[in-house]
Amino acid sequence: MAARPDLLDGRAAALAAEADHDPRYDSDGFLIEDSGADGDQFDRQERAALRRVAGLSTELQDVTEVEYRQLRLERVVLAGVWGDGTALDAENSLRELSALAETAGSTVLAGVLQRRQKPDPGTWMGSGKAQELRDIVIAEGADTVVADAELTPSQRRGLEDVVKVKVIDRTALILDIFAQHAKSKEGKAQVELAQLQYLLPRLRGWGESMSRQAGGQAAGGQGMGSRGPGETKIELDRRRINTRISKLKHELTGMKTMRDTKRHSRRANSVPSVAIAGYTNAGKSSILNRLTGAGVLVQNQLFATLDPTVRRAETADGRHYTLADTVGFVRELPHQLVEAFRSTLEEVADSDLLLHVVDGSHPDPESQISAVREVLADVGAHDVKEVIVVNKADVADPEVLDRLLRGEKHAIAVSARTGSGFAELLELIAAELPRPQIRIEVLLPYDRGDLLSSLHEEGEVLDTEHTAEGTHVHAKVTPTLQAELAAYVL
Ligand SMILES: Nc1nc2c(ncn2[C@@H]2O[C@H](COP(=O)(O)OP(=O)(O)OP(=O)(O)O)[C@@H](O)[C@H]2O)c(=O)[nH]1
Ligand SMILES: [Mg+2]
Repeated sequence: MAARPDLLDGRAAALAAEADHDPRYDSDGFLIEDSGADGDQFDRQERAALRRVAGLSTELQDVTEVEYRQLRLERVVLAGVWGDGTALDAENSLRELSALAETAGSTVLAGVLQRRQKPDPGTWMGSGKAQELRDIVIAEGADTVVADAELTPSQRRGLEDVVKVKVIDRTALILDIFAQHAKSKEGKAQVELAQLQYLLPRLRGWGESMSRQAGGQAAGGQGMGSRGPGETKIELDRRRINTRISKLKHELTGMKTMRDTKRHSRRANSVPSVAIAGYTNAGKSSILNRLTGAGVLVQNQLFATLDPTVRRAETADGRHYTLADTVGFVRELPHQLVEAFRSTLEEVADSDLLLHVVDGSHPDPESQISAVREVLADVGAHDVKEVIVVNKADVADPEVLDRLLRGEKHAIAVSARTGSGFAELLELIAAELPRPQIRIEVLLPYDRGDLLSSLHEEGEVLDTEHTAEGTHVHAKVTPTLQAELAAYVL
């Protein structure tokens, strides 16, 4: 999971040490952690330069620009609230939030956890703890608090009022990373749709919060509940956002149709398909690259891949298939994103074999597996044959590897870095791919070399013999191929 496993492991140790010794770790489980921040300046600038500017109207740009500026994180303090589960789960979650924040380009200064049964409806953290958080924000010189949850609009405002810096939640952070990483037209449209859907119910709250920050002037001078100019503007923005949402949905439907057509033609040609899915940073792109030499972007960052990449590959015995890299998953993937990426994720549901990649060196790989399965079930991919590919075997704890391999029915350990396990993985893919079933015998004239190559690519050639009239072939084929060859069947 971690953007920088070394650094984060150090942090984990620091967290654990503080839990034991530091007086700042109080009975409420409130824990203060120093991260030794080191955001990569250059990379951040680069990413900021890639930032998408939404093609919206002037009025609307005001709103979204403000919203985006709000997300231009610099120095952040992370905050988590946990009720059930263990302290370790809560810490792992905060460490993941830290990796997410760094991926978004910010410098993490500290992380705090509060244990309470239920989040406070008004301020999310209890108000006393929110005050303590305020002190940490001041001491660290932070400009943003990132909450490890999806906050209601009023919780966000409530907390903002206490800590007096901007507060953003996990969902907004993930949306922001997606916005930074989307490259294709479709990916960008999907992310923008998700962002607008996230923004829409928060518009009113945002307006109010702005008025308050402007010293109440914008809202001042008028009776309570009167529809001031702010309200009118919000209505206007809301309408524009809705229009934009419809437009994006329409465009996305068009793009989906195109992709469906391509996919259907691949299906009609009966080229078997393998999908690589899994938690973000598990090494999906690295595995695709090692399997096919595809040269897909590999980064020690969360959500490096957003656009599905499809590559052709071939089994040792010459059968062709496609391999698709997909967007990574994360715990509690914002539902707006699942919706927006549904059509992309459905490709997984439609494949013949799913390589579910998991990072064997992660502290809690099992929880990553279940988070991924939740999303897969949600997009209808639960009945695709799944093989768990435990990656990063080179750095994983052998005991954890053992546990994973024993716990899963179909599992294999590999390392995309060293290549260990890949011979086995290739065999496994070859064994699991559906094979053509129809046995035929054809005599192909010598000018139909094209059909002979189709036979080799899409069917399984059992035996060939060159005769005076042409090539005599015994093969197993798919129904489509059988139809194409009908004229030459003996
Ligand atoms: N040690 C080790 N590191 C690996 C291995 N495979 C991948 N990595 C590293 O893990 C990080 C993530 O790899 P990616 O292939 O980008 O992972 P991904 O699953 O495609 O990630 P997203 O597209 O961001 O969801 C990179 O820094 C890789 O170099 C491995 O077998 N061993
Ligand atoms: Mg990737």
